[in-house]
Amino acid sequence: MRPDLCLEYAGRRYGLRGPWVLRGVDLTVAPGRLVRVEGANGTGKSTLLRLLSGIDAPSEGRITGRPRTAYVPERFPPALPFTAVGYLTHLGTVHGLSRTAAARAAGEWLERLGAAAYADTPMARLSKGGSQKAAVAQALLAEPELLVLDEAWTGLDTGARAELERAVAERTAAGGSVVFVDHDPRRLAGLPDATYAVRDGSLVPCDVAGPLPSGPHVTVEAQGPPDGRLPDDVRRAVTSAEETAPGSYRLTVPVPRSDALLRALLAARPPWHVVSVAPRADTPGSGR
Ligand SMILES: Nc1ncnc2c1ncn2[C@@H]1O[C@H](COP(=O)(O)OP(=O)(O)OP(=O)(O)O)[C@@H](O)[C@H]1O
Repeated sequence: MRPDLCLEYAGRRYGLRGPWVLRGVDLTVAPGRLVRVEGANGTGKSTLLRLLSGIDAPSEGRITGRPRTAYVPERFPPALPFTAVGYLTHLGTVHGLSRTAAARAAGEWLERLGAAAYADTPMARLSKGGSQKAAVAQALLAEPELLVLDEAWTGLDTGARAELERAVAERTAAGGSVVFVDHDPRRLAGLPDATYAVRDGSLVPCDVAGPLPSGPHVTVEAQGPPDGRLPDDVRRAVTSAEETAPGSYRLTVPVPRSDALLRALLAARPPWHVVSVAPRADTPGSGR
């Protein structure tokens, strides 16, 4: 079976001394999963999708389990020296289809997206919407194991938007994974298996099921690298995190989550040192 695609402590900055756009991002995308990524403008959503799609590499951390991937970028280069069908056929062969199969798939996707009429139009002369349909078709025609969509619905007409939603459902039903960013919060509403927000360089889950457990808590003192950020899965598990010195944190976690927290600290790259674990002062029976 195809392995999960995993980002492990992935970080990206542009230029050797540029600010970190993303840092310490841990993310697993399993086959068949639909994942939504949200975030304000400029927070790093496209940066994350470029890492997921494999067209960019992390500045630190690593990515494992690369599936056969197709990507609809936020900005599609329109001035390509092909007709729409010629371009798609060429891309299909790049994705491993025979020329005949690629031409057939190109025609089918142009038809489905309502673009058959401009199959023979040079790419450079396509309208913005027509160009976006070509961008979507190139990603769908070889039935990728991972489909990465960066604002792919933008510029499409109503029919093509619905067709892309259907295509997403078809991919996940066939065991493919889909990761998408879209500015419309209603896009595929209720369908994603997971939703994350990019915030302050981290990836934060938006759909943690239910409130944090109440009841007894423990306090964990942990020490990471001096410029270390708390790993995302640690941030996810805790009720509060207080930085007491550079790289030193006092973490409060409900008892049922404490094992997961300790595992996450020890599995972090580089690993964090667990200095102490104690019942929280106000936890009954703590004697403090
Ligand atoms: N190739 C690049 N070179 C330098 N800086 C870049 C590059 N690509 C992105 N950035 C910077 O990284 C930050 C995140 O950009 P990114 O496009 O990933 O954000 P985004 O959340 O997708 O934004 P938007 O919602 O506006 O599309 C921005 O500050 C941007 O200027």
